[in-house]
Amino acid sequence: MNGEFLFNYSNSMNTEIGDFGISISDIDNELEKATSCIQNLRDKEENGELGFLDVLKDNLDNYEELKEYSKNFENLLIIGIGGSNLGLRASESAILGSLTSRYDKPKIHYMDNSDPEKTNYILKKLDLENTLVFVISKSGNTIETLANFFVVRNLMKKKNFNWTKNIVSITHDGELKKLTEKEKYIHFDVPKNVGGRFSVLSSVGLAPMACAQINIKKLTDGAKLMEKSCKLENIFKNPALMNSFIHYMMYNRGKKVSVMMPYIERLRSFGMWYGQLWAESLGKNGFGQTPVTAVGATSQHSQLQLYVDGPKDKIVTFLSVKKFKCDLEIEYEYESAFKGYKMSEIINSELVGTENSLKFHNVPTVKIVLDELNEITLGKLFLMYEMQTAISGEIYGINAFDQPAVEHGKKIAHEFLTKNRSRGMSNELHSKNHVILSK
Ligand SMILES: O=P(O)(O)OC[C@H]1O[C@](O)(CO)[C@@H](O)[C@@H]1O
Repeated sequence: MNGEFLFNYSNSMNTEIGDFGISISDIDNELEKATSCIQNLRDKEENGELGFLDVLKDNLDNYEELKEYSKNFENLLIIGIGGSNLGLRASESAILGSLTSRYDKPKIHYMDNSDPEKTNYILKKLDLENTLVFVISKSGNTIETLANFFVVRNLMKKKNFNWTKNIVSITHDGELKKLTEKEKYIHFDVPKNVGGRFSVLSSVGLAPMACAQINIKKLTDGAKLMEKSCKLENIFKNPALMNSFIHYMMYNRGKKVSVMMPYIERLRSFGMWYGQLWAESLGKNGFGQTPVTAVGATSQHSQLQLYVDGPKDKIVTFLSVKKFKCDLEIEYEYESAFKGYKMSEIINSELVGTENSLKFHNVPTVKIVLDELNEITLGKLFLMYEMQTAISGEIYGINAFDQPAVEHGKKIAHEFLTKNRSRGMSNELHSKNHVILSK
């Protein structure tokens, strides 16, 4: 079913990159710890703490009616931020961001940021009567999401149509849950034990994906196949376990930055999803590996100099495919070094070049090669990284499922907003500690 998935970690081993690489005996020394991580996660799953695995048992028929209903609309508008946005976005660009014209309808628009210009720009393009609005927030209280939604809701209310029928609310709690019940929107719950960044395979991702014509059955089938491998105690057979230990051992060797560098444009947004997962789950108690997103070959022409010859603080992950959905041959009437090659050969050779150059400069890399990028392999990728993150939480002894430090800034912003309402926000923003350079 074109779902082959190869994980290659040889360029993180000392046989390839010299002394600071990982040796087989380094891995052997971690075997006991690896086994206990898997056992701890098994206990957590039994205690209902791993909601991102529980959702794989959900009945996908729940989304059929909505999928049919959505065919009445030209547009999907997705209002949500962080985990309530990034997984869907990664899926849309991975599956639909293809070069085919298979999916002309519906058009998908995203409102995540609370930037008035961006919201206004999207609103100008949309006929709201012809738009199915997804408002997605697990907490139901996220300020950016509510702000965007209230603007949209108000505009809909002013038009003379049955506007509440255009709203799908995906939430568990808070203001949004109350409003959902009051105004009787179509509603899907977000299970309490599924955090935003782990929610792509729950209603948060699957409901809008089904409407966007993404094959959610294949996506979850891919995830289920990967789940089996990622529960194995044998580190050499479990890619999530191996990758989490490689990143842990490299962190202890000073690799404080994890670069995600797909060599396929359709996975560019996947890097953003991974960025939230890795940063928000593991950035705690002074620990944390900073995720950086790049894309090959484009970033070779902006970032690669630093990766190769800058501080030796990075581990790079490559994602690539054996088969692109289409290919183009380079025809040229004059002599040229790359005449007659296909574009896929060029991008894949560039990957070989980057990989080997990094190896030569003792920069560790790992590589995941997909047979092709489709729903099955995407589902595998999502699940592997979710498991890798959960395992890493076990390795470091931290809770990978909360984000207390993010809440702190939200509280200050809320206080600032309410305190300054009467005084005029812009005066406060431009006062005391700001220097006006020119007028
Ligand atoms: O789905 P919600 O509750 O609106 O949260 C959105 C995002 O905000 C955070 O809570 C904090 O940034 C993320 O963990 C989450 O994905």
